[in-house]
Amino acid sequence: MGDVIELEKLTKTYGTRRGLVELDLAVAEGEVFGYLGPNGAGKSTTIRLLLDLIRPTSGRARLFGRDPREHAVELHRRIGYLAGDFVVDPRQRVGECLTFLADLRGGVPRTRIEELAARLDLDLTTRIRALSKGNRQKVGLVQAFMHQPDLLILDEPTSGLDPLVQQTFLDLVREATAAGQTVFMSSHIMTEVEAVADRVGIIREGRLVALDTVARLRDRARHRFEITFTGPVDRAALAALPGVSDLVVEGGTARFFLSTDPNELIAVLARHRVASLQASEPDLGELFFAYYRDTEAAKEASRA
Ligand SMILES: Nc1ncnc2c1ncn2[C@@H]1O[C@H](COP(=O)(O)OP(=O)(O)OP(=O)(O)O)[C@@H](O)[C@H]1O
Repeated sequence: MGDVIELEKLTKTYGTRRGLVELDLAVAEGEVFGYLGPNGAGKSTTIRLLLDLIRPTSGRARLFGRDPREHAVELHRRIGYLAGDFVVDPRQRVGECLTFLADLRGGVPRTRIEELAARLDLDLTTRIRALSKGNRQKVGLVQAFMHQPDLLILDEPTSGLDPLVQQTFLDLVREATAAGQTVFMSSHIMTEVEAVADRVGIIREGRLVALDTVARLRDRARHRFEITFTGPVDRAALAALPGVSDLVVEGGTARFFLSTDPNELIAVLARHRVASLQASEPDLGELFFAYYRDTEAAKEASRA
């Protein structure tokens, strides 16, 4: 299988402001690629460059081996795109709007639109202007998925959706990949990306700072624990555990990070009575931190 997206030193500056700096990236056919980064990192800039909505300052992008500028019409037929700021005519009814967009793409069976709308709990008879932000986002999702494009490019697809609808969205992504479609989705929420993505790229200040499988990135991250004991905290035993850092004990509660598997922690806990235990998944900030810590440590080691 070839690469559907190939980016080489793709760079965009807005006047003197950096948008994207020398991005090298390849996304394979059938892959779900999660593109993560905080606000202003350069996610939308990358996506707009892919679609030829803006032009690169230097470097190049290829979609299906083709230049997005020269082959825009042909490429756009093969792409389902959800913009971060999806806007449609507010006077139209949802059904009219979707049929109009479907016709632009050479037609989509009415049953496909109805099925997607039903799954997302979207009323086709409502006028766009009367929709909440979340329901507008659903219109954006239906129009991106409805023609079963080879490549889905989704900019913050779950923004404004409630958790139930987010799950439906993830199902749609899984079905798309089962059908051989490729998905490139941006997000600033790690959990939704890790649920479906094969690989994740993390972008910060216009630069790709991490690129790996979800499993390997998560292994690098530290998990945060908060454990309340019914008796006194065995601080020494916790501090001696491999992978424990930033241990803070307050009353009967211990808070710390763990960067290894929890087996030895569980062995310590088994010797005490635990009133409550919370283990949180590493958030994006944690992941950045873990990544930088490792790369800095690797650089130090290679210097030594
Ligand atoms: N049209 C523009 N003119 C000037 N600067 C811009 C323009 N568009 C984006 N930028 C700048 O480029 C940088 C990257 O912005 P971009 O919108 O790509 O980030 P993002 O990762 O999509 O963030 P968000 O999650 O907030 O949408 C930011 O510093 C932003 O201010």
